[in-house]
Amino acid sequence: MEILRLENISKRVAQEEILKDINLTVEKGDFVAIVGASGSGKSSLLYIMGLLDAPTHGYVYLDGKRVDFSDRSQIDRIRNEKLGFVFQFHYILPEFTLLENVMLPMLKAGKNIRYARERAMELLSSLGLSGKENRKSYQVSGGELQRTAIARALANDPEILLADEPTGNLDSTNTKKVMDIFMEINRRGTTIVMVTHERDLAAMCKRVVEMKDGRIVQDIRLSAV
Ligand SMILES: Nc1ncnc2c1ncn2[C@@H]1O[C@H](COP(=O)(O)OP(=O)(O)OP(=O)(O)O)[C@@H](O)[C@H]1O
Repeated sequence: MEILRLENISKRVAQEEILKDINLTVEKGDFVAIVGASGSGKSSLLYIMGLLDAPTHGYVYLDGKRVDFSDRSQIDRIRNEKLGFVFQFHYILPEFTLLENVMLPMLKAGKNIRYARERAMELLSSLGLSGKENRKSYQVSGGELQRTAIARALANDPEILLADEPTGNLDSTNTKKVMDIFMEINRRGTTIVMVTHERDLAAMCKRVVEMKDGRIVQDIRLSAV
């Protein structure tokens, strides 16, 4: 079943067409890797999928409904309710504890503080961070921070998790941990789209979409949704 669809998407930045007539349908439950050379448009495409940027032409459909990029409040609502993001750099706020960082998106979505605290504790525990909830970012490792960022991305139980080089800053042990977590999240039903330049990580996904010069040049399914 379709969850996200890009129709004739192009993106022009400063006279340059960085995405060219992209058509892509992501199925519910899929785990898609977006690969390609540096500058091929992977991040730009992910940002449009995550409604962080608007296309110059074309349409994005989420759950079959066309997204109206001119409606900021609709965009914010969809992003907060349906989408979760993990970036190469964790963006964990240094003035808050790990627990508070994970609680924030829930409070923003109007959840009460008690619920938010309990769910944040559970998420952090499921990602192996029990006992570190009250630490701040400078008191934990890079791998722990990235797992905190994953907990935060999952806080509002997103339908789709979008990740841009989520292991780009991690050593091989932490990269494996993050991939194991992603595969488990995907097994439980969350759709994942992940930009990576590492072929061995792409090979662990269900589908590999390759970009070149702003176009999709290959789309290979490795295993069923
Ligand atoms: N805001 C912008 N202004 C000008 N050019 C941009 C902007 N954003 C992206 N580009 C250009 O668009 C192209 C695609 O960039 P993008 O970041 O999507 O590539 P990428 O495949 O994710 O690369 P990398 O693997 O290096 O992160 C590049 O040539 C980049 O320089």
